[in-house]
Parts: sequence; structure tokens; C-alpha cells
Amino acid sequence: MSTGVIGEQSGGIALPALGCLELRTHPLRGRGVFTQSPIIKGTLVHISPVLLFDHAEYSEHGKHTKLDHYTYCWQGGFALALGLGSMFNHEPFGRENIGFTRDMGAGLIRYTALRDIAAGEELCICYGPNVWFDMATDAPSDQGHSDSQQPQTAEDLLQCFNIV
Ligand SMILES: C[S@@+](CC[C@H](N)C(=O)[O-])C[C@H]1O[C@@H](n2cnc3c(N)ncnc32)[C@H](O)[C@@H]1O
Repeated sequence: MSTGVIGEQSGGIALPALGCLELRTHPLRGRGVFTQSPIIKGTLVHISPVLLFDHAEYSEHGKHTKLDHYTYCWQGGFALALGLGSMFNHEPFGRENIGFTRDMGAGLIRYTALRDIAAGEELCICYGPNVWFDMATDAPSDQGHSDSQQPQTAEDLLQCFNIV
């Protein structure tokens, strides 16, 4: 039985929430997640429960709708991340400041800061090497990155698909 202590799991799943996150509209990317305060590398910034669609349901229905711009590949089908998980915009591999891991057993995605993030920055994940929209990036072009930056190693590739 719960004693009402915050953080107590009692068989449930704790969902720590960062009060500094906000939804803002980027002129080219649409809605996105921004932070009002600095975030330290390694911080768990968000946990999204997911809504799972099996392959049949997704191929018959979901993929013909806007859902197709929001779903993550998942064991057995595709998953819609609830909460802020569907609001993270994309930066190419190596420029994203948020990583994510799927917890298939619990039906959750955990989002973690990959580096220190400054107040006012947008929190972006990498969707993978191929995107279906014209990509807009705020990243400066003179930092040794290029839009065509690709994963160099097998580990990079797995990270890019968020398999590790
Ligand atoms: C998972 S949604 C992210 C939330 C979305 N911006 C919204 O307002 O609902 C993915 C969509 O966001 C947009 N998007 C994400 N990253 C982008 C980027 N770097 N450049 C342009 N559009 C982007 C694309 O329209 C894409 O289909």
C-alpha cells in the first residue's frame, strides 16, 4: 500500500518530471520541447508511456494517417509516445542533445540528456538517418558537422536507430 511518499514505486513506475520543460513553436519545425533552465548531461528529462499498434493495425490504419509522423518502431509493431515523447524534433546524428531508450517490457521510452544543455535550447532527438521532411536545423554550420554526417561505426549505427 502506498504511503504517499513521492518517488515511492509500490509496484508502479515513478515518473520524475522536470519543471523546466516547455512546449514552444519553432517557425520551421513546428512544436518542440525547450528548456527554461540548464540541464546537466545524464539527466533523465522525460519518460513517455507508449500506445502500441501491432503490425496489422498499423499497416491497415495508422500509417495512412498523421500518426506516421509520430510513431517509433517497436517490438511487434509501432508505438506512439504519449506525453512529450511525440514532441521532440529531430537533429541529425551527432547533433542531437537527447538520447532515448525503449523499455519494451514496461512500455516506456526514457529520454536522457546526452550533453549539458543551456537554458533556452531546444531538446532534440535523432530520428535516424532518413527523414521524410525538409530538415531545418539551428545548429551552426561551422562546427565540423555537415547535414550529410553519417554514422561511422556499427555502434554509431545502432545508436542512430536507438537500439543501444
Ligand atoms: C514527432 S513530430 C515532432 C513534433 C512536431 N513538430 C509537431 O508540431 O507536432 C515530427 C514532425 O516534426 C517536424 N520536424 C521535426 N524535426 C524537424 C526538423 N529538424 N526540421 C523540420 N521539421 C522537423 C516534421 O514535420 C516531422 O514530421
